[in-house]
Amino acid sequence: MSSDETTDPLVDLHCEAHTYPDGTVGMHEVDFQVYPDEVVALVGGNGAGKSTLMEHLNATLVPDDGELVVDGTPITEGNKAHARKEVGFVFQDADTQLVAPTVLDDVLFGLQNYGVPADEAQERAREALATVDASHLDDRIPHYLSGGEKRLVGLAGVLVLEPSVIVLDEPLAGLDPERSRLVADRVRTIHEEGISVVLSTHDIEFAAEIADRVCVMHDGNVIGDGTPREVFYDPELLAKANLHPPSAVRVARDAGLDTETQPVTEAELVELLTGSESGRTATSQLDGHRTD
Ligand SMILES: Nc1ncnc2c1ncn2[C@@H]1O[C@H](COP(=O)(O)OP(=O)(O)OP(=O)(O)O)[C@@H](O)[C@H]1O
Repeated sequence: MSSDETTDPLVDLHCEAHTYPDGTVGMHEVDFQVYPDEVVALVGGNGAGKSTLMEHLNATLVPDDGELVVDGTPITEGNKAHARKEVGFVFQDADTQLVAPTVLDDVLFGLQNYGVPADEAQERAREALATVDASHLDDRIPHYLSGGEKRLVGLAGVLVLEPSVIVLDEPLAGLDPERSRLVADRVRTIHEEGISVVLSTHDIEFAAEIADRVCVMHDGNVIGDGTPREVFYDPELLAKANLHPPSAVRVARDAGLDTETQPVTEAELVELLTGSESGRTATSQLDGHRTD
């Protein structure tokens, strides 16, 4: 992660407010940056403003008053295409994204728009489908795919355009465990390839595992922003947003583990309990707790 103050953000959003046509304020007083090489998880209850914020990152929505800067370029009505190219958006409802007669055509669509030669476009589209384990869907009609399949194809359609940032709205919603693992693994490889990721999720365990940085939203506002450790070991912040900490945090706290390590994932908890001298101390503390 490189979200230090000295690195220029890839995306810099300042939004005084966003008001929907019916007068609902979707978010207000939000300053949000995406830095190179980071995975940011947005968490918060229903209606907290996560989708509203994410849809501002590629200028799908624009602030009533504020500014979006992408890769140093202020985005205006005339250059939204720059935001769309640099920031790829995978919608939760993939039907809004899939428009072509077949899956392969859909993934090709963006490349053709950017004038990529046909042969190269075919190769890149097939490669993108393969990376999300969706090659077998290439001649299917997008509309008739299952929800999870649509999500994977939507992800391929964004990946193929090689954006600097990928935004995923609830990437695991509706996926079976195997597909969830596939998407989670793909998010990790996207990150390893140097693309930053912003995702929203109600799955706190997933946020703890995947994110370098967690932003907590409540009532249209970002009320907390830090490493998973900083956020998930802040009970007041979580209570304010009606969120529960990951199970590793609950176990560590309930077991009274006297540790600086502060595990946030199951793997970290297991490592703490089994892997080191302090882990062995912690294990005996946990055993003591269990027999109490
Ligand atoms: N198109 C719209 N028109 C009017 N109000 C909207 C619209 N979209 C969202 N809102 C409102 O804006 C607020 C923020 O909604 P948003 O969808 O951003 O929340 P969210 O955190 O993504 O929620 P969820 O977790 O339920 O998907 C809510 O009060 C919601 O009702």
